[in-house]
This record gives sequence, C-alpha cells and structure tokens, in this order.
Amino acid sequence: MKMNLGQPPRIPTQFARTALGLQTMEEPHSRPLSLCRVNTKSILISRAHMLVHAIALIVLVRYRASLFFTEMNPADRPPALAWLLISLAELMLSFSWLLNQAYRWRPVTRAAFPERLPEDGELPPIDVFVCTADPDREPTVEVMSTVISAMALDYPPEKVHVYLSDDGGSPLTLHGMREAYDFARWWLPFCKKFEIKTRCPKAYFMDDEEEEDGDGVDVRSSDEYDSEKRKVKEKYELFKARVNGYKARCRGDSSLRSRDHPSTVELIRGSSADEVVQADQQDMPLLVYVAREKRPSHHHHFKAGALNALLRVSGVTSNSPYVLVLDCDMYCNDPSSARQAMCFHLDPKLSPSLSFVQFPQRFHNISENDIYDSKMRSYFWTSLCGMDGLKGPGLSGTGFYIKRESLNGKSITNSIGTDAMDLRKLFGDSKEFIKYLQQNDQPSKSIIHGNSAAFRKEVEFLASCEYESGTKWGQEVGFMYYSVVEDYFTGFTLHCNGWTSVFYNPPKPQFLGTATTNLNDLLIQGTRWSSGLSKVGISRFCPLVYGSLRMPILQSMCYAQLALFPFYCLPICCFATIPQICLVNGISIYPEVSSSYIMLFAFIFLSSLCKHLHEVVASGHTVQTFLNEQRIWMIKSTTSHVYGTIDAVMTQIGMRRASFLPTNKVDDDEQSKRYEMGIFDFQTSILFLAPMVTLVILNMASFIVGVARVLTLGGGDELFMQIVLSFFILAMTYPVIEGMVLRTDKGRIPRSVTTLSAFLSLALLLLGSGFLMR
Ligand SMILES: O=c1ccn([C@@H]2O[C@H](COP(=O)(O)OP(=O)(O)O[C@H]3O[C@H](CO)[C@@H](O)[C@H](O)[C@H]3O)[C@@H](O)[C@H]2O)c(=O)[nH]1
Ligand SMILES: [Mn+2]
Repeated sequence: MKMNLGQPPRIPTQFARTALGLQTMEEPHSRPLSLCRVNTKSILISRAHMLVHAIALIVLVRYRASLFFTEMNPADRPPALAWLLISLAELMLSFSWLLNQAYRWRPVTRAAFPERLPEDGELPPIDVFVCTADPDREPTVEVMSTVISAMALDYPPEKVHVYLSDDGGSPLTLHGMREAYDFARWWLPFCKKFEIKTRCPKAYFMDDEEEEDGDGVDVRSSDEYDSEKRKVKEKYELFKARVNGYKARCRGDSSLRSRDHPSTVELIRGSSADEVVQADQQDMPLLVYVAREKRPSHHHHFKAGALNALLRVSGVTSNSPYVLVLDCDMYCNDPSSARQAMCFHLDPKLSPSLSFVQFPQRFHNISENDIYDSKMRSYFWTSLCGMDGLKGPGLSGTGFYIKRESLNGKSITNSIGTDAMDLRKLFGDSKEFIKYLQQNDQPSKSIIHGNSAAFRKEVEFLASCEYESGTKWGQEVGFMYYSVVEDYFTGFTLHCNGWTSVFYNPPKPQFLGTATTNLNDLLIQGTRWSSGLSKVGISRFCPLVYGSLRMPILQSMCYAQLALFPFYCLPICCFATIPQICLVNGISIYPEVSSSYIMLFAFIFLSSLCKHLHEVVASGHTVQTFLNEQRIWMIKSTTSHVYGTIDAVMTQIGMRRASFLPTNKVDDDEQSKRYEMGIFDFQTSILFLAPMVTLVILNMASFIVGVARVLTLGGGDELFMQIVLSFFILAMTYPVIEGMVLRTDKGRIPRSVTTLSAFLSLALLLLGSGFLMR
C-alpha cells in the first residue's frame, strides 16, 4: 500500500466541494465563511520582549560560565556543587522560556459566519461521541444532560447521531439513556419552538431558578410558554426521579462499573409507555448506547480505546464525515457550535488539510477567585491561539469537531480500494466497516433502524476487545494509545502527518465542563497529565526530534514545551532549596548588591513576571489570576509534576502500568463552600502535602535565619538576593503558611503533616549543608 508520509490528502471532501461550488457559483469571493486575524499588537510586544529577554539570558549564561574559568581565591569561590546545580537550573528554565516563545511568535484569532453556510440540506452529517466511565464519579443525570444537550444541537436532527460510550458497562447508564430519550422527546420540541439557547436541561432549569436570561425573550412572556415550560419541567423532574430511583434500587451492585463485561450496543428508542409524545422519531437524532467489551486480561486503553470503539460502531451505523467528541461533563452550552465548526470545515481554503476545529475548554463551576487556576488561562488563551497561528492548536480531548477521514491513518485516500489484506491489517476484520470506509458513504436508515440480528452481531464484534489485536488501531488508526493524554498525542500525530487544525474561541462558551475545584482532584489530574506528557517527552516521539522532522520547528517547539514542562520540577525544586540552604550557611550564590550583575538577575526576574502579568491582563483577567497562576505553578511543580515524571520514567522502564483515574465530578458541600470563599482545601494525600509543606518550612527557616544572620553578623550585601527569593516564595505560598499555622477548620494542613514536614526540612537542611557546602 502506498503511504503518503507527511502529506495530507489534497482532495477536498465531498462537502467542502459543495461549499466550493457555493463560493464559485453563487457567491463571489467576498463572503468567506471564516476569517483569521493576526494579532499584530501582541506580536510586536512579544517579539520586542523576546529580543531583550534573550539578550539578558545570554549574558546570564556567560556570567555563570565565566566564573568556572576565572582564577579565584578558594575562600571566595562558592561551593562547586551548589553553583553547578543553580547554573543548570537557570539553564533549564531559560530553555523552557525559549520553547515558550513559539506560542508567542504568531498568535491569531478567528471569526466564523454561520449565516453564510449552505442550506441545511447540504450540511454534512455529524456523529457526537460522549464518553463516560464510572457512574459514581460521573453522576448519570449529569451525563445524560450532556447527551441531551448534544441531541439538541441547532443542526438538522436527521444529521445528528449521538453515541455514548459507557466504559463502566453499567445498567444504570443504559437505563439513564432510555429515560433521557423519553425526556428529549419533550425537551427538543420545546427548545425549538421557543428558541431556547441553553439546551442542557440541568443548566436551563438552574439558570431559571436564579435569574431569567435572554432565552427566547419575545416568546417567553406568553402564557403558552409558561404552561409548556411547566410541563417540560415536570417531565424533567420525572426523568431525574426515575434515574435516581433506579440508582437507589441498585445501590451496592458491583456490576455498575465492572471491568469485566461483554459488549452491548443498543439503539435507544422511547418507551412505548409514554402517552402522547411530542416529537416523532423522525425529528429526533439517533441515540446509541455502546459499552465495549472489557476483560481483565485485555488492556483497554482508557478513553482512547473507548473512542476507537465508537469510531468503529458508528462507522457501520451512521458513518458521518465529522465527529464531535465530548467528555461526559462537557455539555453544549451554545447549540450553534456545529454550524460554527462547519464554517471552517467547509471553508474551501482550509478544508483539504483541516483535521479538527478545537473549541476551548471552559467550565461552569469556577468561582470568582479561581484559586486553583482551574481555568487554565495560559493554555486555553495563550498557547492554543499561538499554535493556531502556526499549524494549528493541539487537541484538547473534548469540544472538538474532527474529520473522520483524518483518523484513518496516514493517507487513506491513497489506500482505499486497493488491497483488501492491507486494509484488514490496518482496520481489522469487519468487512462492513471497511466497506463504508471505502465508500465514504452512510449506511441506509433501514439497516440501522431495522436493528437486525446481523447488524447487532457486527457492532458487537466491532466493540469486542479481541477486535483490535493485530491491527493498527491506536498506533496509526484512530485515537492514539501511546500516552494517557491521548488528546495531546493524537493531535501531535495528526500534525506530524501533515494535517492542520483551527482554534475557535467565540465570546459565548460553546461547551461548559466541570473543572477540578479542590486541591486533591487538581493534583491527581495534574499527575496523570504530567505522566502522560513526560512519557512522550522521554520517548522516541520527543517532539524536538520526531516532531521537528515532520512539522515546522516552531510547531514542534510548542509540542515540546508541553511534553517537557513536567521536567521543570527539577529547576523549581533547586530554586526552592539550594539558595535557602546556602543562605542558612551564610554562603552567597548570587552577585552582591554592589555588583552590576545584580541588575541582570533583577531584570530577568522582573521581566518574566511583567510579561506574564501583561498577558494575564491583556486577556481580560485580573492581577488575582496572575497570582493564582504563579502559586499553582509552584505547587504543581513540587508535587504533581514530580510524581508524574517519576511515574512516566517507571512506566517507560516497565516498572508500572499506565493508569487513568477519572476525575471526580461530584461536589462535596463543605469543600465547595471553602472553594467559593477562596480558601484552600488541604484535604489531600500526605504524598502531595509533605513535599509542599517541607519546602515552605525550609524557606521560612532560611528566611528567618538569613535575616537574623545579616542583622547580627552582617553580609547583607552578598545574601540580599537569597533573602528576597525566600521572601518571594513565602509570599506566593502564603495560603500554605496559613493552612499550617492559622487555620483550625477541616481543610487546614493536619498537625501531623506539619510535624513530619518540619523534620523533613531539617533533614534536608542538614543533608544539603553536608553535600552542598563542600
Ligand atoms: O477509561 C476511561 C477513562 C476515562 N474516560 C472518559 O474520559 C473523559 C475524560 O476523563 P476525566 O476524568 O474527565 O479526565 P480530565 O483530566 O478531566 O480530562 C482531560 O484530560 C484527558 C486526558 O488525560 C482528556 O481525555 C480529556 O478530554 C480532558 O478533558 C471522561 O468523560 C471519562 O468518562 C473513559 O471513557 N474511559
Ligand atoms: Mn474532565
């Protein structure tokens, strides 16, 4: 089979051609579907800053290096190991800075014009994939809200097919789907009739209790609206009661999230018991429940495995050319997202190489203070806009519309219709699947709705765990298995294969998810991400090598920055310990205040802080956000990044198996209250607390000893920088100090942890003094 390495297929898809026709025949070139604007102002500021900062860093490296070669009185020479480590740490952070500049090289913003899209009849069909794994951590009613919001997309209903993958194989989820379908038969017509904009029922009824929003203003005041709304609300309450009732009945039933179950695929129909339904089957999107087979003997590859099973099952069911992927908590907040995404997918200039349109992840549960930086502004505002100006944003797991064809391996257009054996090696043994893949066609409705025995057998085979053995699923085809951050690695592979992507961040969030809003979940999630990312960083796929051969260097720098950032825990840990240990011992490792080099250090320090602050403010955020980002970066660097990196190294050398613990999506009332008030909640594992508290205590001790030393013995000139550094760290981690000494509530740092950490920091100080001071 001919593999077209590095080049995407150049033939526009059938639907892009339609749009092309539209542009050439009906519309002059003046009405594009989308626009891309280069952010000139931000580019000018960034590049000017880059130049100046880079010069400062070069001088710094020169300064550190020169000291190794200058003749010095041994008494004046700083201890070699401490000096070396600090120099290496500075070098690593400078390298990280360099990689980070790729995001700032050419950021762009985009606009879409859905009103210029072709008629509904010409729009391409879409399959929506929703993944869930555990009904305890992911409450069924909420998962169904996501499913219903997807069914209610503002798109021709016969062109929307919603698939739910249930990795728990839970009867509760299947039951929830049937109930959701019944409720949707009331909900969808209601949304359509009154032009409701918030189509996730949970969000709609919640908004409604709080305040009236702009939904369907004109029709809203009518009696008809009121009475229908009351009726739909009743149906919603009934739906919730039925799902929760079922849940209560099967409490304690371990089959609710088994890791050992056969594949089940069911096309969901309404129960005939429901009296007068409002919507006909024709007006309803197809709804399919899929629980792929899981056996303890087979590695199931987490979410990527689930998505690949959905790709196959949907491939013989609806086989839509575009797929929207959603996490189970990420509901459609604006029903127009499909049309917005089509503005890019059908844009003849972008379409031939365009793989996916990524919307940012936004969250509905973030408080005013956002103390845990759950918003991830730097990623979803700065990084993705920056990549968009190069080859396109990385994939971020949820809220993206992807072209199915781009997931079919390197160059499917060249291979289709050629050798059947080769196709089976890539895609597996299903003739049906390969048939639709080759035809780029949709199975007829009668086959699907017939729900025949043959159809059932085929889909269950496609969802079985044996199906993938000996195929290229997860390696060349579909979503990639190599890393637990399947989104990052799949996006990277697509870009390596020459595909492009688009980032679109319209003012109204298109999707809203549940962010991690407590320290424990944040650090667990952070550890998983760090592990998955650094695994790529230390593998043969390291973006700096593998990527730079296959994509523009700036794009590979962006990917490298992501894959390598967990490793910056090393320099951060150095900066949090070495200057402090030296300070206690009265040893200076920075230039003295009277030296002109102090200006260099001060400049680098302030220049990076100011640039960060400017970016935060320019993206419409506050100084509080800046402080939160700095603080969380410090906390994560000394906890989850450390564990993630260790985990990645251990999986790489075969000492551990990869794991994916889904993030908790259930609220704890007391924790939520603290979160809303902006108070840190330290109820997390001692493994996370101990390193963090140890470092804070070490900095406290060194600050106190340092100041005392200067006051009694002098030497403020040489030790000034180290005192400032300790003070800065303490100021930034103030909530930890507060949690340790001032608070008495349940979310404080337990006394036992503080005591243990005090001992650890003493040990660190003694050991460090022994080793470093030589
Ligand atoms: O074995 C599994 C594990 C998870 N999931 C689903 O994957 C989704 C994401 O999992 P979640 O626990 O919410 O993880 P997060 O860390 O919040 O997810 C982020 O990071 C993941 C990669 O680590 C990406 O896949 C996600 O899209 C991205 O939102 C959820 O819908 C889960 O139900 C599965 O289907 N099967
Ligand atoms: Mn999530």
